[in-house]
Amino acid sequence: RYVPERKILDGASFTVPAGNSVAIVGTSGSGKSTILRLLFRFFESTSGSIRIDGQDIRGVTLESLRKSLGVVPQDTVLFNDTIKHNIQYGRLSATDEEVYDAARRASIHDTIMNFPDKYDTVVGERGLKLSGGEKQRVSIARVFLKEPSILLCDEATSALDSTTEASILNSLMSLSVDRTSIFIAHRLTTAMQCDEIIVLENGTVVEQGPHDFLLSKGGRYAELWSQQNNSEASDASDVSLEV
Ligand SMILES: Nc1ncnc2c1ncn2[C@@H]1O[C@H](COP(=O)(O)OP(=O)(O)OP(=O)(O)O)[C@@H](O)[C@H]1O
Repeated sequence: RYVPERKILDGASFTVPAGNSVAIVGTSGSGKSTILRLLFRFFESTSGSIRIDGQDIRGVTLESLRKSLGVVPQDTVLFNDTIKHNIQYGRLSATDEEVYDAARRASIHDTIMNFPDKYDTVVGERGLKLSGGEKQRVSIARVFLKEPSILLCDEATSALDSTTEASILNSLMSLSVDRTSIFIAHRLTTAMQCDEIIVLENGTVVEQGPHDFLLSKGGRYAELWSQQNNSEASDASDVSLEV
């Protein structure tokens, strides 16, 4: 709880096997981001615990905890510096070649090579000169450089065109290979690619399992799935009306 009088997470308990990917889904305010904040120790839990390899995260230094975590946040923080430096921030000791390689793996290298100043392009205040999709790729490239054993991804809610979205999802999935990964998934197309999905409601895990299993169960996840598909279908019909 953030304040004593209001419970946010309530008996939520789950395990992510090493190397697996898990998606946390649920309606707005269900407590998804709170789980990430607790993992990162932005806040200490008031009860219960989080263990990595059996070790309570309160028992390790913040430095060592955060060294093992790589984060792709909803909003990437960029410095008004060159794009090269912004990627290199993932691991300051990285060589130029390593930065280019990370950028390739995040599918942003070719875009950068088309900028007039290439890797020396200054991104502007808060990355103003980059699109939303490009900023997300910068944070993916940073995590490729950092090579953490655990990946945390708070999927951006901002709308991207479907080609960019698919390509970013592709990069994220390659980032999660052989890494314990937790996705806060706003798009169920992301969730469906994970080994397991956790459905959170009012701070409690109400369903857990792989996509096909949860769909066939016909419960809360199946409901969220059909809602999202319906809203996408109606978005598409809106577009065709405008045309
Ligand atoms: N710093 C805070 N102080 C007090 N309450 C907070 C704080 N941060 C979040 N909350 C409350 O905790 C609840 C869960 O928030 P959380 O951000 O974890 O939800 P979420 O599931 O990630 O939602 P969304 O999908 O909208 O991002 C919300 O009702 C929110 O108002």
